[in-house]
Amino acid sequence: MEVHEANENLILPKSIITIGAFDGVHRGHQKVIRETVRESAIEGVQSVVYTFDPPPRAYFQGAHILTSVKEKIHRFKRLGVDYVVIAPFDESYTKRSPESFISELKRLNPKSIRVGEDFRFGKSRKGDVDLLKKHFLVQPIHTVYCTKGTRISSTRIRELMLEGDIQQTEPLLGW
Ligand SMILES: Cc1cc2nc3c(=O)[nH]c(=O)nc-3n(C[C@H](O)[C@H](O)[C@H](O)COP(=O)(O)O)c2cc1C
Ligand SMILES: Nc1ncnc2c1ncn2[C@@H]1O[C@H](COP(=O)(O)OP(=O)(O)OP(=O)(O)O)[C@@H](O)[C@H]1O
Repeated sequence: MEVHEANENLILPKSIITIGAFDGVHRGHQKVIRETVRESAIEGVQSVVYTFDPPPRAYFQGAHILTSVKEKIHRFKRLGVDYVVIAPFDESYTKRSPESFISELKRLNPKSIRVGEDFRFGKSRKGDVDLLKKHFLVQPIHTVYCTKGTRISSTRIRELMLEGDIQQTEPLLGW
């Protein structure tokens, strides 16, 4: 697996990409990444995880970070990912428009992009799956819920940790 910083401007001839903070690499994330890796194997192209450091919620809301970049990279590798692109999430990065981000993705020549149905990107979260679909083939991944019926999310896991309910976080994290 290769790890690149976003500002290295990696170019790939073809790829399948997934995008997100992936803090915790929980069961929802694992499904998104496994689907990306599975599809890339079928298509015979490289799989790419495009991620952010720090996670946007840590940057904007001071959220507690569940997994370090090093740990995330380790988990991506175990899931069989070919390339990881890490964008340093700082003030200038957050000001980039959705269109600027889309131009960057075009360098990776995605055959398809796999994200959750609610994925947002770009300044003030203006970009969504419908905008991505105007430029790429996007195949949204259905939401993964826990047995209690709530959507598995890094936010939910952080809340459970704050409540001291470590036992309940385990089935959501899946590791
Ligand atoms: C270029 C770019 C700019 C962004 N700017 C903002 C922003 O201004 N405000 C915000 O809350 N999130 C911003 N984000 C973060 C997204 O809302 C979102 O958290 C990110 O794309 C990761 O997706 P995920 O939260 O589903 O993992 C930006 C993301 C990108 C790629
Ligand atoms: N439960 C889930 N089911 C399916 N896809 C998911 C799930 N959780 C996250 N994803 C997708 O995984 C990618 C990374 O998501 P992200 O890092 O925002 O996770 P999150 O758990 O929603 O985080 P947070 O709670 O901090 O917003 C995005 O494409 C998102 O749509």
